[in-house]
Amino acid sequence: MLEQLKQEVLEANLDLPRHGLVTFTWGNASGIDRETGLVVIKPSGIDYNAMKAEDMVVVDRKGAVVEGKWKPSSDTATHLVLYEAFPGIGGIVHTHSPWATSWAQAGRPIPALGTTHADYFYGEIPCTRPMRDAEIAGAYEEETGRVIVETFAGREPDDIPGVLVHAHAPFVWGTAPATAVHHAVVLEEVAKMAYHTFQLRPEAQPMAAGLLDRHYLRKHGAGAYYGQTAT
Ligand SMILES: O=C(CO)[C@@H](O)[C@H](O)COP(=O)(O)O
Repeated sequence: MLEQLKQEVLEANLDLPRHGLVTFTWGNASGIDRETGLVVIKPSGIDYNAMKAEDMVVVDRKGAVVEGKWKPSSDTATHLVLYEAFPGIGGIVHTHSPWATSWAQAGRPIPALGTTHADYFYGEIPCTRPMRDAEIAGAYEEETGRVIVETFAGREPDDIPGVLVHAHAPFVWGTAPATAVHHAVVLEEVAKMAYHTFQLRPEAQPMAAGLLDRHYLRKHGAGAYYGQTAT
């Protein structure tokens, strides 16, 4: 199980540069084994091109390394807070993808402007509030996780699988590492489309609730028009 998860997390990490979501060693991906609570995460600062499954780092829910020769990602504490708070997720990706990161740096949530957004995110993609001085000076990565969880009070993380961390970049999740990568790619596309939408029409409004429902619920609810596979 853990060896399979290491391979899945390796593939998710290698997909980050493949999809143009990170440059150099920026960003990271992780996955959790919900039976043991162990988390597999990217090693900190290691070149993606040189990464192998055996380079992945295994940590327990407190962040202690239980397996691996490298230090875990510097964002490990953020991943752990999210796994603890969001029981439905199995994988997390943190990127510095330029369009989504621009919205995060601007401190602006991305409204649901169209069906591409609605197929994956059931409403606005939120942006966290600015971190407080004490949070920045303290356990910054852990506090980042706490501020994300605070942002999701009254929101369902399974229906909005991502967040823009103010003055930082996105954290995106899913039921598995590969799903988290898929959502991160969609987030970057949606961020780019939203920017251009507001360029074309600064007064653009969020899509009608009925259309948002139709698209999100059709994909995630009964009668989903996705998920068919040619035989
Ligand atoms: O957000 C940041 C730095 O701003 C980090 O995500 C780095 O981009 C990657 O750090 P490691 O995962 O390699 O420790």
